Amino acid sequence: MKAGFPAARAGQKIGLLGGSFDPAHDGHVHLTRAALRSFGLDRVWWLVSPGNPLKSEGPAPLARRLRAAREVMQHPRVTVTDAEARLGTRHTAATLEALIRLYPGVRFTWLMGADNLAQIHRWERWPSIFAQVPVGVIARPGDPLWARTARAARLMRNDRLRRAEAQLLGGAIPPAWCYLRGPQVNLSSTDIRARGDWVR
Ligand SMILES: Nc1ncnc2c1ncn2[C@@H]1O[C@H](COP(=O)(O)OP(=O)(O)OP(=O)(O)O)[C@@H](O)[C@H]1O
Ligand SMILES: O=C(O)c1ccc[n+]([C@@H]2O[C@H](COP(=O)([O-])O)[C@@H](O)[C@H]2O)c1
Repeated sequence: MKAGFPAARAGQKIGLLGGSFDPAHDGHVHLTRAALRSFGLDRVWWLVSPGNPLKSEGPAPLARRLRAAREVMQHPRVTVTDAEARLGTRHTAATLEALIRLYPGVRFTWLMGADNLAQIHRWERWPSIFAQVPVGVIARPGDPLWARTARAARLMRNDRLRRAEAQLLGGAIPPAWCYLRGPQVNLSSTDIRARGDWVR
């Protein structure tokens, strides 16, 4: 494996949680634990983003966000990585292409909160994301209709796994996605910054 990239074996099922993590919080931890429990994954990698291409304001320096994320997320099956900065990609479709090339035989699943399902149709080449990997979505406080009204959810409705099939997601052939409701954690980086607990 290239220096600086996490190790993985062919056949492993790895969930990818991309995010600004500006800063990381227990909502991210909650999503990660729920995904490990529910989607048939061996591991989760947190992809700490160099910067969300849709956010106009830049985040805190990457090294600081990585450090804070590693403090918040301590779990033997989770790795926090700056792989996206190393790959030189910012758009998820391109990141997935690069990771799939770099890790032949590894089964990646894209993970996100329900707020991002509602927006993903604005991401660059978003259908390519669903074509490349399964997608696991975890509920988040906010609009309870996110999953039903999201444009991507409507367009991809035939590829949605039912709750009872969630454990199959990590090994599914794309396109396949699954939305899990359940206990939710009402935390966001925006709120933490607004309280002054994290200054960029
Ligand atoms: N409380 C939460 N519950 C479920 N998913 C979450 C939660 N917080 C963040 N996520 C998900 O984690 C991923 C990374 O989120 P991000 O780092 O942008 O955190 P955020 O709290 O949404 O930040 P911001 O408020 O700055 O937009 C996204 O897919 C987001 O939907
Ligand atoms: O590919 C895109 O166009 C795109 C647009 C917006 C967000 N993303 C990715 O979505 C993930 C969540 O972003 P954020 O800022 O909400 O944490 C992160 O990995 C971003 O790179 C990707």
